[in-house]
Amino acid sequence: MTSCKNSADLTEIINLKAIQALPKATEHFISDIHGEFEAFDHLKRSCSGIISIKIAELFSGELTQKEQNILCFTIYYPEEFIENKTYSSDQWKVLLNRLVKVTRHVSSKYTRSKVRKALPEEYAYIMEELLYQYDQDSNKQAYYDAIFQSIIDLDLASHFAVSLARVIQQFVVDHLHILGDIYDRGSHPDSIIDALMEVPSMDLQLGNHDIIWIGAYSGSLALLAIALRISLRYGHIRLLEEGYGIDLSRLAKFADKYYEDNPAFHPRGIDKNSIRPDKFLSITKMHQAISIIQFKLEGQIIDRRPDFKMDDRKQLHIMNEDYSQITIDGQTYPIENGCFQLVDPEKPYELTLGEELLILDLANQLQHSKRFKKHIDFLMSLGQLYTLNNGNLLFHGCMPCLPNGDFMPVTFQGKSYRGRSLMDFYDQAIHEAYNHPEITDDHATDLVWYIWCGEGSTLFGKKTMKTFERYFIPDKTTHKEPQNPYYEFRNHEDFCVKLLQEFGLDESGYIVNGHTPVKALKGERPIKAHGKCLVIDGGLSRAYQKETGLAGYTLIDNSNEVYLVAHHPFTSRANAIKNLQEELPQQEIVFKRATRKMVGQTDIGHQLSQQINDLLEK
Ligand SMILES: O=P(O)(O)OC[C@H]1O[C@](O)(COP(=O)(O)O)[C@@H](O)[C@@H]1O
Ligand SMILES: [Mn+2]
Repeated sequence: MTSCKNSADLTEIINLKAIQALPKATEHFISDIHGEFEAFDHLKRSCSGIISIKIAELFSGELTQKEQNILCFTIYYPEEFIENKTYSSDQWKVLLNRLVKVTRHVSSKYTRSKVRKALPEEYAYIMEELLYQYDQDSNKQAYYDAIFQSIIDLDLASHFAVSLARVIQQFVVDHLHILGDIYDRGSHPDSIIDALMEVPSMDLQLGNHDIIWIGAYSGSLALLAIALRISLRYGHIRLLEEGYGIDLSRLAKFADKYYEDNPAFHPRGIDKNSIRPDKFLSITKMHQAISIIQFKLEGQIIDRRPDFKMDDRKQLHIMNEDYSQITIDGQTYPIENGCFQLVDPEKPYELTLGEELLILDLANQLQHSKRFKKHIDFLMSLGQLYTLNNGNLLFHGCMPCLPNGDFMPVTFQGKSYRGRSLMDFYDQAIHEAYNHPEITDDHATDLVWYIWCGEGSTLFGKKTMKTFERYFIPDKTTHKEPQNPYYEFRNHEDFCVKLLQEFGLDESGYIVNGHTPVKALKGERPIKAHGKCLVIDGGLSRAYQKETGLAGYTLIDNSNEVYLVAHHPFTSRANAIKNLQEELPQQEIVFKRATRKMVGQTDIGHQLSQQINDLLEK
């Protein structure tokens, strides 16, 4: 069959087969970033500790721990440690030698062509010499020194060193998986998205908090109100004002006119002394105004969408006359911190004219924010509700189940969906809503809201969301949001295999979820069902670290093993750099492979096989 191939095809076939025989590249999984840009950025730059492991492998015995830490940080933060430094020629030589040594080590898994493409073109020849003409016995040290000397003499040392640091970061992890919830609770989701836009190879599972912002862009006024409410709840108006250029002054003025101070609406996690008292009060008032708008708009959706079956999520019409009590399931509870002055008992779910103008103006502003659109376009171009990758199933939240473990059927407009078809159906609705941002109340746009908080959502995973109760009813028994039975079933191997099979995968794969903070303090384990299900939300979100006792898990899948890394709380980039904070992350092995996994056994390897077959059949 191959007899009459031309030489270009033959070379390509040899090349593709050679790639298949390389070890599989390393994958890095991060979830629930929740606006914590600096903590996320550190995980990304340090590759969850892999760089420090590689440095220890290469330099133990040769460098002290402190020197190793400095080298690590030089690679993580070349902007601080390399750029604009006035090192002596000898110091540059030492640094360049070390960086080349690390680059050689971490690039050995890749083809020359891939390494060449990752570096600025002008260094291609030099890199070939430094990486591939390397001589273990250092007979060539003088030759390398001469190369380094020329780089230094040409004033290129800093640029070359920064390029090496970046290439090391890029090669240590070949592919990044983000498991969702970039937005909310932390202050800088916009910077996270900017950073993700630069990642050469990644996939993204959307989280319920990302859906809020996608829906807000796509015309859902209720989701817009929710996005604003959560921003105000955590006091992060920077994102809206500076990040997306939204003018909140009309909202502030409106809120000032109708609302008072109210402890239930004080921004969370903000030190009162770190913010001007008038700003604090203004946020508290806007927070109330927008929450009431949210409850009204949600009531409207529930009324026009009986198939969502969410009547019990309307509370504005079941309070008593002076809004001091509410009766739920026959039980009456007192209301505290009520702020229902704009709720008309005759038509409780109708916006006042002022509220309507306000929310329409905010929608218009947000939809016309160029940077916001760019971010949502990015999320929509890459984001999915699930990804199948190398035999594994990745999704943020939940596969809704019935108490008997069957996938829960959910019916919309007379059609029922469950399992994979439910996720595909939601995916379509999200795209439809996004393609028509000018439509605010069609079924698809309302579905995006349902995906945020409905019982049958694959992102929410709870029976109901108790936002109203959590603001206004002191009795905490009303705050419970029971989890879907999925969270019990995913502890069992047979269930996980059934779920993998639903997506056409077999029992050799594993499931990765984010979404539910693993409460390590209470003894909860991130590895479930004997390694068939891995939950990596350990709480990058500061607000949740009290509960988890950690600052998040990440997952690494390399050619030899799969392991989780538990991270300690990250204070700030400046602090980490100042203290060269480099605690070796705690690793927990999920499994070790009996034999090293090669590219040929991965999805990319299968695509290469297809290309080889095509060439052979040409
Ligand atoms: O603690 P907060 O920020 O008020 O958020 C609580 C709300 O967030 C949710 O937990 C959903 O967000 P998560 O995806 O982060 O769990 C709701 O179920 C709950 O009502
Ligand atoms: Mn979530």
